[in-house]
Amino acid sequence: MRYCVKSLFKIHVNNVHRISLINPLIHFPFWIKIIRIRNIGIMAHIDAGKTTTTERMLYYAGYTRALGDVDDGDTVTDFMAQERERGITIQSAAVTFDWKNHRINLIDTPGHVDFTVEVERSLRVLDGAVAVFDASAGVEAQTLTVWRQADEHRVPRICFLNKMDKPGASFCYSVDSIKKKLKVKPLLLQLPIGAGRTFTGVIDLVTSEKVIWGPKTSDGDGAVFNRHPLVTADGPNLLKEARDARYALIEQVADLDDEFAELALRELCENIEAVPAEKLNAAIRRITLSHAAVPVLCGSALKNKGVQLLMDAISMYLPSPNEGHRQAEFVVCCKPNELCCLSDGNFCFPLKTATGDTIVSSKASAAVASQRAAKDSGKKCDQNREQENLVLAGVEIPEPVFFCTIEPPSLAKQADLDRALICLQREDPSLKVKIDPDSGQTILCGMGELHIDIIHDRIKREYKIETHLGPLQVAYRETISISASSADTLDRTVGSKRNLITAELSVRPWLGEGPVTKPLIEFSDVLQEQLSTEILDAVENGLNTSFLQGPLLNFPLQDVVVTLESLHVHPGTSMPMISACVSRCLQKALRRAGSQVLEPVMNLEITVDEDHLSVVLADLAQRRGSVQEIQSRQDNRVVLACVPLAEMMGYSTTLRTLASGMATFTLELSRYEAMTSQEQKMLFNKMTGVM
Ligand SMILES: Nc1nc2c(ncn2[C@@H]2O[C@H](COP(=O)(O)OP(=O)(O)OP(=O)(O)O)[C@@H](O)[C@H]2O)c(=O)[nH]1
Repeated sequence: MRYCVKSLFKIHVNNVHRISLINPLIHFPFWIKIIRIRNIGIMAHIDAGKTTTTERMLYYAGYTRALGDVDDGDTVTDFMAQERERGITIQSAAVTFDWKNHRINLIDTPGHVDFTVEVERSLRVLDGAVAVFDASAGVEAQTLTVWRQADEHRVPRICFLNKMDKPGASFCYSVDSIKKKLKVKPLLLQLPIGAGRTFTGVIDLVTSEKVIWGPKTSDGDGAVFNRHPLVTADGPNLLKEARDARYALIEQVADLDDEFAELALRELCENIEAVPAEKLNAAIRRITLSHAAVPVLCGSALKNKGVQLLMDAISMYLPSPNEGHRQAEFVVCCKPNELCCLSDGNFCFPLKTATGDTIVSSKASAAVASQRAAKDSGKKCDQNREQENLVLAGVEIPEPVFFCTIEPPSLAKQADLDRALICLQREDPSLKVKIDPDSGQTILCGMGELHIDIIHDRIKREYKIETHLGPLQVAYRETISISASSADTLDRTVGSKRNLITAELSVRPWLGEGPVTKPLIEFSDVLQEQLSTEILDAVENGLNTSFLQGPLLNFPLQDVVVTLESLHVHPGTSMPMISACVSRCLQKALRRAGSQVLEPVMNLEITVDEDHLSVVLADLAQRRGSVQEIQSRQDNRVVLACVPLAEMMGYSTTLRTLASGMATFTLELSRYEAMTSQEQKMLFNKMTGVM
C-alpha cells in the first residue's frame, strides 16, 4: 500500500453519509483505471454457497493454487477458527483479484441472521453485489432480508442460481420465486443444460453459445471448459428453446432500455437475432445499473461449473466506483493523496477505532466532512464541540434481542475480560456490553444464541479467558399506554454548595413510526431560550439514563415522548444533580402512565419434509406460535410463522429431534409486541423469583 499518513483523526459516526471503504485513488496501483474496478459483495441466505463461489473465483483468477472447501475448513475467506470448524461465515472478509483486465474487490458476507450487521456494514461500501441462491430452494428467508438491505443502499445486483447439481434443483422454480418474492424482473442471460446430476453447463443467451464443463474437457477443477456456437447437431429441441429464450431476452431488453429499442428498430428489425453480443451487453449493463431488472445466471460452484461466466458478468454489468447511483452519496472529504476510509475495528494504525468509524488523514478533511455531514443531516454544525463528537457516516446497528451475564474465572481476571470485551465491541458493533446496576455483573447483549456462543468462544481462544455465561435471557422492553405528568424537587447541599432543582414533565405514548428506542424530548420554546446548552445537555443525559430502565422490570423503554414543562435551577447547582432530578421525575411519570412489557416476536421460517410437518406444527402451537402460511417448495413444506422469542430457546436441538434432522429454520426479529397481563404477571414472577 502506498499510504503516507502522518496523523489520523478519528470521527465518531452515525447514519448520515456513506463513505467509500478506501479512497480508490490512493488504494489502487496507478495502472488500474477506476472504470475497471469492481467493489462488490456476495450475499445470500445461509449455506447458499457464497464462500464456495468466492473460493472458485479466487482459484480461476490465479489468486490461489488449490480449491478450498468449506466442508474441509480450508477456504480463504472463512479464516476464523470458528468459521472453519462450523462451516459458516461469521465475519465479512474482503479479497482482491484480477479478472480480464478488471480489479475485483469482493466481500464475502455471512448468511446467518445473527451476523446481519456484517452485511449492513459491507453494503455501505459496495458498488454492486452478487446474490447467490440455492437453486433447489429459490428465495429463502434471509435472502429477502439482505435483498431489502441492498435495496436500501441502492446496490445494483446480479443473481447466481447456485447448486444446479443438487437433486431437486430447479431453474424455473428459482426464477419464479425471484419474481414473486423479490418483486423484480429477472433478466435470464443463460439457460441451464440439465439439472441435478445431469447439469453439465449453460447456454449463453447473449452470445448464443453452448458452454460445457465436462470430464473430457477438464481435470476436475473446471478451469478448462468448452464454448461453441449452437449448431444443428445440438438437436432441434435445444435449438428452439435457446432461440425462444434469446428472443424473449432481446424483447425484454428493448422494453427496458430506450437506446437498445431504438437500435433494434433502426438496424435490426429485419433480423432481430443478429443483435451483436456487445450491444446487448451494453444495454444489460444500463438496465442493471438503473435497477430496471436483474441479470440471472446459474451454475454449481461446488462442481466447478459456471463461475467464470459469473466473473465475466461482474466485470461487464456491475458498476465501477465512479459511476452510477452511488456517487452522490459519497462524501469526498479528502484531497488527493489523503486517506479516507471506514474502520472495521481492526485498523492497523495505533488508533482505537470501532467498526463504522471514519478515518481521515488530516484535521482539515475531518472538518470538511463533518460540516458536510451536519449540513446534509439538517443540523447546525457546532464548531465549538470537540472533534471527537463530529457526526459522519456509520452503520445501522440492530438492537440485540438476547442477553446473559458473563463472569471471569476469578476477580483477578475481570480487568482482562473488560479489555477483551472492549476490543470485541470495537470490531462488532452489534455486541453490547452493560453493567447490571444492582448486581454489578457484566451483561453481554447479542443478536442471537449463535452470536453469543461465538463471542464466548472467541474470548476463550483469542484472549485465553475461560468465562462462565449465565442463562440466556430475552431482551424485553417497556413502554407506556397513557399520558401522565409528574413534578419533582431535589434539594441537596454538598459541602457548602446548595443544589436545588424543581422539574415538571409529562410523558405520552409515541404513535408515529417506530420503534423509537431513545426518548423523544420536547422543550417548550420558552425553556429552550431560557436554559443554557449545558443545562439542556444535563436534562438530556438524565432522561436518556432513565430511559434505559423502565419502572416495571428494568428493561429499556421505547416509543415514549417526554415534554419538559418547567425547570427551575438554583444558581450554582451542579449538572449531575440536574440529570438526577429529571431522571427521577421521569421514573415517577412513567409509573403513572400505564407501563407495560413488550416482548420480541420473531418471524420463523421452517423448511420441513411432508412426513414431519404435523409434529412440527403441533410443537409450534405449544410455543404460542401463530402460523401465517404453509408453502410448497419442491418436495418440502415451508412454514411461515410468528413466535415469541422467549419460546425459542434451544429450538435447533428440539427441531432436530422432532424432524429427525429433516428440517431447517431461520429466525428473525419481526417486532416488539405488548404482552397480555397474564403473560406479564408470569414473567414478573419468574424474574423476581416469586412462584
Ligand atoms: N451441491 C452443492 N453444494 C454446494 C454448492 N456450493 C456450496 N455447496 C455446499 O453448501 C454448503 C454451504 O456452502 P458455503 O459456501 O459455506 O455457503 P455460504 O453461503 O458461504 O454459507 P454462510 O456464509 O455460512 O451463510 C457447503 O457444504 C458447500 O459444500 C453447489 O454448487 N452444489
